[in-house]
Amino acid sequence: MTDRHPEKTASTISTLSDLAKLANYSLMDTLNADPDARDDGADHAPRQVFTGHYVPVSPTAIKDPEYVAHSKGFFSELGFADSMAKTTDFIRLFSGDIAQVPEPMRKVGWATGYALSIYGTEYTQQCPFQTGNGYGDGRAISVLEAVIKGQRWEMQLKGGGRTPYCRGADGRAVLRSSIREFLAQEHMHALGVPTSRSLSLVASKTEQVQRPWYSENSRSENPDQLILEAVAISTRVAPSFIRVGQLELFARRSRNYAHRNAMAELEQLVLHLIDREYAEVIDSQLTTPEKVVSLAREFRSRLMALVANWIRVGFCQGNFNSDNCAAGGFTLDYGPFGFCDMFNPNYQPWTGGGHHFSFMNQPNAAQQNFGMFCLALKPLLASHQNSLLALDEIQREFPRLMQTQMDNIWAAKLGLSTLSTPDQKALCKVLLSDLETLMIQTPVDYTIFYRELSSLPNDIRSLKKSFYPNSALDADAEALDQRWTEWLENWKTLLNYGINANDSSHRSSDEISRQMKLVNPKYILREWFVVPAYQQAAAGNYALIRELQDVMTQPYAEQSQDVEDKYYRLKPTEFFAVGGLSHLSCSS
Ligand SMILES: Nc1ncnc2c1ncn2[C@@H]1O[C@H](COP(=O)(O)OP(=O)(O)OP(=O)(O)O)[C@@H](O)[C@H]1O
Ligand SMILES: [Mg+2]
Repeated sequence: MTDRHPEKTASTISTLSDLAKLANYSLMDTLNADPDARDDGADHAPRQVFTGHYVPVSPTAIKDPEYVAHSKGFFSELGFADSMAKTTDFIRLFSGDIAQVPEPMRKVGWATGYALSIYGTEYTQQCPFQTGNGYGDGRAISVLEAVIKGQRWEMQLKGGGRTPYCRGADGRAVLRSSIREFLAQEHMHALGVPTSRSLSLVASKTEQVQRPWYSENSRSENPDQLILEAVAISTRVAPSFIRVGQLELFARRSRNYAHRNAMAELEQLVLHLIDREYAEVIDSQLTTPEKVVSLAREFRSRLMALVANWIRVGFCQGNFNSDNCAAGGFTLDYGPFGFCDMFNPNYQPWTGGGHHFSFMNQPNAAQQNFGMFCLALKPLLASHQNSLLALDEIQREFPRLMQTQMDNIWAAKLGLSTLSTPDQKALCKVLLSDLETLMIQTPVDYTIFYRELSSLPNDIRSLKKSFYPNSALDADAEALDQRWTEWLENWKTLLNYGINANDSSHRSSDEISRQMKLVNPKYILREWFVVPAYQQAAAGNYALIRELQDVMTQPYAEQSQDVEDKYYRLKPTEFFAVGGLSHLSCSS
């Protein structure tokens, strides 16, 4: 008999005590604490951490916390009662006060160290001690690991106060950047892109910090003033927060014989990563070298799928360093990110990010991070020649497999996934290359173009909704229209091959359109939608945050006419090149 009221029978977590009962601290219980750490968790001054996988540290609560938002969808997935989000206990914990949490929750959190590589080059200069020992979670503090509905989740406060890795900074995040990250994580999940998730967002009514930022309508590349902004804590959740940079830290120590335990700590961390992120796909009976090789293969698949999906939805991470690359293969750190409005392969919202982390170069950036990941695994295979060779082969194959992933993503975006013969695939490549040229020359809005195409238009009229005004081309407007019309005809021809390709998978036009609309979102979190939301929030009005939560958690749905009028739009001309709207310098 089917249960007509599953929500009533599923056990609901309604109080912090219910949640506390699910606490299960695998990282603290199986990895090593820094032996130099303070016993009371009040470890807030920058210092070097030489050994151990984590530093026990308590968050510093923000003053006069006020509930801003929580993720209803994620609450429901976790079986959390919606009402819990506004309870005093919940807000207290997720605004950084863990002194009164119910047992068996612990009254201390943890921060982890990690190394940094930028596009395949190792750095230690960013560490205040120039050694790498003072770099890691400077303002992110995990407060809980819990097994919920059979899945392990780690909950981490971003902006939770200073840790030994704070490098002299304040350990805080401002409301503006916290709103961006809070909205973006749930949007990405709804887009079907693996990501850390948003649990809650709490702001301080009285505590502020100073940040460089842009004056209104500033066209300057970098912020032109210092402003005071309210601090906030957003809580993000993931199976783990282990980063590629974290493995690198232990591998570098092992390579440099930094201490007696370095190799053992690397191995412990890698096995812990497998438990946390890959237990379902890597057989626990394998030997360690076999596990390491499988790990590389599995991470490679996830990473390739991740960046292919980023490009599918128009997302640019902006700062895809190894320390912002989650070893579980999901999106992490929504600081300098942006969704591209006008298509530009070199789109880069972060002024410090450079071409190497720009939109269409993300597969190469991923390859560089994957190279650092493999390098970090190598010390564990030093006396296993065959495993080393297998690892090299896995690394060598990255560019070819990544290209295949990208070909598949483009084919899906164009509704051409069923093309099978080499000739048809070659035609698809030509079509794509012509499209890219046209998209740049016109120029077009990336999201609106693919969404309009998904309705299989008969002529280019509806596609023109995605065209940005371009006075330079006015004289050639007719010629450009003609090229678009030819392109559309060529595309239709290929689409018909696809339709007729295989009788057993015969797809009607409606079916193709439906599938394309599940690949090409209608709504994306454009920066100029978020700006008024955080501006209003700074004045205590959170209504726009809720509206964006609603709209952006159903990005493939048509939604109402009102929503369409407001959110399915070209970026207004006056917003181009404006600091904070079109580009950001720092995100914190
Ligand atoms: N206000 C701050 N106080 C202390 N540390 C900070 C602060 N801002 C950034 N950091 C630290 O500087 C490093 C680089 O910053 P980045 O912008 O990548 O981090 P983030 O956005 O805080 O990080 P995450 O990767 O945890 O989402 C990180 O180790 C981060 O913890
Ligand atoms: Mg970061």
